[in-house]
Parts: sequence; structure tokens; C-alpha cells
Amino acid sequence: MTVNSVKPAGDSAEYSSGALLELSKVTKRFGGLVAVQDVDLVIKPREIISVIGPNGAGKTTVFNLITGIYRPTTGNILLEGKSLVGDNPDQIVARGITRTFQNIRLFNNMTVLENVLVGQHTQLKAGLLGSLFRPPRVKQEEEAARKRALDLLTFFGTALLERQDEFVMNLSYAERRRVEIARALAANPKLLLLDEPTAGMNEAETLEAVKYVRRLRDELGLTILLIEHKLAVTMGISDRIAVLDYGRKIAEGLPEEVRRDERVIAAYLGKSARVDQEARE
Ligand SMILES: Nc1ncnc2c1ncn2[C@@H]1O[C@H](COP(=O)(O)OP(=O)(O)OP(=O)(O)O)[C@@H](O)[C@H]1O
Repeated sequence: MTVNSVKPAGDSAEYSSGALLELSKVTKRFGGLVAVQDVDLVIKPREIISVIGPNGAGKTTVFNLITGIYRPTTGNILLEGKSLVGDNPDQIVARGITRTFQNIRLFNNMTVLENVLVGQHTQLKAGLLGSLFRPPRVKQEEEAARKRALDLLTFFGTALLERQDEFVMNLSYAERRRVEIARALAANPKLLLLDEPTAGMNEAETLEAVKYVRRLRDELGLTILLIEHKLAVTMGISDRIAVLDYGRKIAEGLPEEVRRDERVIAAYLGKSARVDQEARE
């Protein structure tokens, strides 16, 4: 199957560093607390990059900085060479960055299809008058949006397509995660931020999720930045991994390099190994 209307990312971008997204010395303070400190990160088109680190390391804050929920205290964030600092979240979506959330945020009392249609609102041209009087141009736009939303659902096979008119609250957790991704795709992103895409999933669902994250890159040409707590998933899926600890990036590299990094073992793997050990005792 193809998602015809989703353009491969990075085709028209011309920027000297070749980075799709670049964080440069990004710091975020909340009062006296430094949640993110001097973080540099370069993400090239079509990479799958994971951000890992212990609880409170600053991972979600990095996502919130990239998506315009927070503004960096200092430092810069560039998309295709142009700063996005100061843009509001809607502008950042329109520039090509969309996300999913750690706790799924869908409209539970809307259908699967309606949720995906909501994701397209930055793409639609009809204003308030157009929506009220619905001239033929607006009807055509609505029909095209509906077709595209269905197209996006088929990325996940036929299951969601068959349930397009079902209220989201009646779907399984794993299905809701897929709808959230379809909604994020609806805004035609270049960069997709996935916040714990396999959280709450069983093993089979996790494997399925890993497959579609790869397909998002391979088939749709997306660049993906993810936060993921399951190390087996992170190690298996990522081109590179950045490790945060107390807001600082303490390591970055290939999964194998990160797995062997002493600082990572001490700060993160060591901690979880200790937690596992304590849990067994
Ligand atoms: N809006 C806020 N106001 C004050 N402190 C905040 C705010 N958001 C995050 N923090 C603090 O910043 C630090 C980093 O939090 P963040 O949520 O980014 O960590 P995380 O790595 O995503 O953790 P987790 O894995 O538990 O989700 C924490 O100490 C957190 O309490």
C-alpha cells in the first residue's frame, strides 16, 4: 500500500549542515532547576534517533522545547537551518514537526476518522466563512481530506480502516497509539517525535510497533526522534542514541557504542540494573 499524499521528507531542503533538526547548546531552566543543560543534537534526514535516560533526565522537556511548548532559556533550535525558537506549537506543526504523547492524547468521544481529520487542520485552507457556507471548493477540500485520512489509516493495514467510525475510546491501547500516529502524519510532517511509542504494549504489540516505526522512515521518508524506555526496542531500532542524565547529554553514538559507554552504564543502565536487582531481591 502507499500513502500517496504523504511527501517524502527532505527533498527540497537546502541547508548547509545537512541537518534536518539541530539543537545548539539548548538550556531550559524552571526557576532554580535546570531541566536541560547545553544540549547539542544533530538529526539528519531519515535518521531514527532515540533519546534515553533515567526518569527526570530531561527527555520530555527536550520534546517540549522542539515542539514550541517551552522556549529555550538559552541556545537555539534550527529546522532546516532556520530557528524555530519563538514559533508557537501550531507554527511548528505547519513547519513540519509533529508528535505523539507519553499519555495518548486523542479525542475519545470522536471517531477514528475524525481524530485523523483533526490532524489535518493546519493543511486546510477553508476559513470560518468557507466552513459555514461550504461552497464547492470547500466540499472538494473536505473530500480530499477524508480520502487522505483514510489513506493514512491504511498505513496500519485494514484494522483501523474497518474501525474508522468507531469512537476512539472503544479501541485497544495499541490501536489508539496507531491512531495518534496517523493523526500526527496528517499534518504532513518531516520530523515525527514519538514519546514512548511502545509504552503499555505487550511483546507482540511492541514488535508490531517497531516494524511500523521503521516503515515510517523507509516508506514515508520520515525522520524520527523517539523517547523509549524499553532498551531492547531502542537498541534495535535506532541509528543513533543520545543519553541524557540530569539534563546533560552524557553520551551519543551507535547503539553498540552507547551500550558499552561507562558513563551510560553508571548513569542509566547501571541504575536500572540495580533496580532490577533490587526488584528480584
Ligand atoms: N513545567 C515544569 N516546571 C518545573 N519543572 C519541570 C517542568 N517540566 C519538567 N520539569 C522538571 O524538569 C526535569 C526534567 O523533566 P522531564 O519530564 O523532561 O524528564 P524525563 O526525562 O522526560 O522524565 P520521565 O522519563 O520521567 O518522563 C525534572 O526534574 C522535572 O521535574
